[in-house]
Amino acid sequence: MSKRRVSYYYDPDVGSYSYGVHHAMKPQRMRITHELVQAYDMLPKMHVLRPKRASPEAMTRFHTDEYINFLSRVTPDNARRLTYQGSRFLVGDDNPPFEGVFEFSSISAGGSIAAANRLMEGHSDIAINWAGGLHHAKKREASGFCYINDIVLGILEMLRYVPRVLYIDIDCHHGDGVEEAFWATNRVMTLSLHKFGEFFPGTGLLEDRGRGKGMGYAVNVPLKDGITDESYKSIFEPVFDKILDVFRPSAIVLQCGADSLSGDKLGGLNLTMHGHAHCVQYVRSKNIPMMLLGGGGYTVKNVARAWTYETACALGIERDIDLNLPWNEYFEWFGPRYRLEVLENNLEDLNIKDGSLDEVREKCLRYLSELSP
Ligand SMILES: CN1CC(C(=O)N[C@@H](CCCCCC(O)(O)c2ccon2)c2nc(-c3ccccc3F)c[nH]2)C1
Ligand SMILES: [Ca+2]
Ligand SMILES: [Zn+2]
Repeated sequence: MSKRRVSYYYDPDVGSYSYGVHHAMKPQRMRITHELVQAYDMLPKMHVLRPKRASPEAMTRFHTDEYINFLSRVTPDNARRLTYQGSRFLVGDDNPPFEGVFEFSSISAGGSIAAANRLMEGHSDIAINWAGGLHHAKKREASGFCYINDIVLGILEMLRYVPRVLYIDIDCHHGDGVEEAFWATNRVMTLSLHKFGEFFPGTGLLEDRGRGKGMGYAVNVPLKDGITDESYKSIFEPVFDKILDVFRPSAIVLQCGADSLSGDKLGGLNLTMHGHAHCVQYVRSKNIPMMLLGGGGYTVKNVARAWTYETACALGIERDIDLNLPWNEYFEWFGPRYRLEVLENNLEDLNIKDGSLDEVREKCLRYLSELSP
């Protein structure tokens, strides 16, 4: 694995925010990942940077002034009034007005914006922000645990330097906020693989391809429960290769949502740590400036395992690291085997059973062939 210059963005405050004890999203994931990355002695191998928090002005590069003004002022106490009784900005119990929600969002967005600049100014080949990847956030409201769309803000920053950016989303949910933001442009291609059918957010049909000049520049790969490493690879690689052929991106943003791992609390797919990380390895092998972001992931110990291993993949040292976990502050979380692994379960791969995977692959490749390189 040839070497790459890696920058790693982390703010030690990020793990202290809480969505609430009953909520599926645990910001502590970023802190546990950082402890494990540190325990594996990876920090000295990277540029470790604490990102400047994104300002309200920076956020309004994508979001509306009204929404940012709201988010910078909302607290648990004034939320009912400021959201017009829960009808605007924060709808449903997915997006609680938790203490520090604006600071948390500014740390996440600050990391992705800084990562974009670091890559585009040529100081690094790969830039990592595990606090980023919040792909559901919309222009004027929060959605799916996401309040500020750090991904859109990072890509907008990249578009100041390069003509074309490819966005790839391996979170088990559809990357709807990013797709929507770039729906009508051919300067950003969005590729999302996601569980589809009776599943949040319900968008991301194979036939949804974009609008106007953006027609064909949104690629959606709908999946069913139980997809394995082998099945996932058999659609990820050919579709990604075809995209490189016809789109020739100058930079790539890879959202590494870890809820596509087997055993995830919300997921339902069946990727092992190696299957999930293969996407990072495969994209990295193309030697195009790459931003790695976090995202979903609700079996917290496995999120930390996957993002730690993927940090090693970014460095090109995954072959050398000991799969017996080193002592770390959260060691007892990783029992009973205390291993750097996420194993597959015996879920049936419904994508193979009915031949739908082959059909989805063929249609995606045919759609992409219609784009003139
Ligand atoms: C009215 N409809 C019902 C609502 C709904 O089904 N929301 C999804 C939201 C799932 C969000 C997934 C977020 C993500 O993993 O994609 C992510 C998060 C950050 O980056 N990516 C959902 N919420 C939960 C949930 C919410 C609170 C507590 C426990 C839960 F399981 C599960 N699934 C909407
Ligand atoms: Ca996805
Ligand atoms: Zn998700």
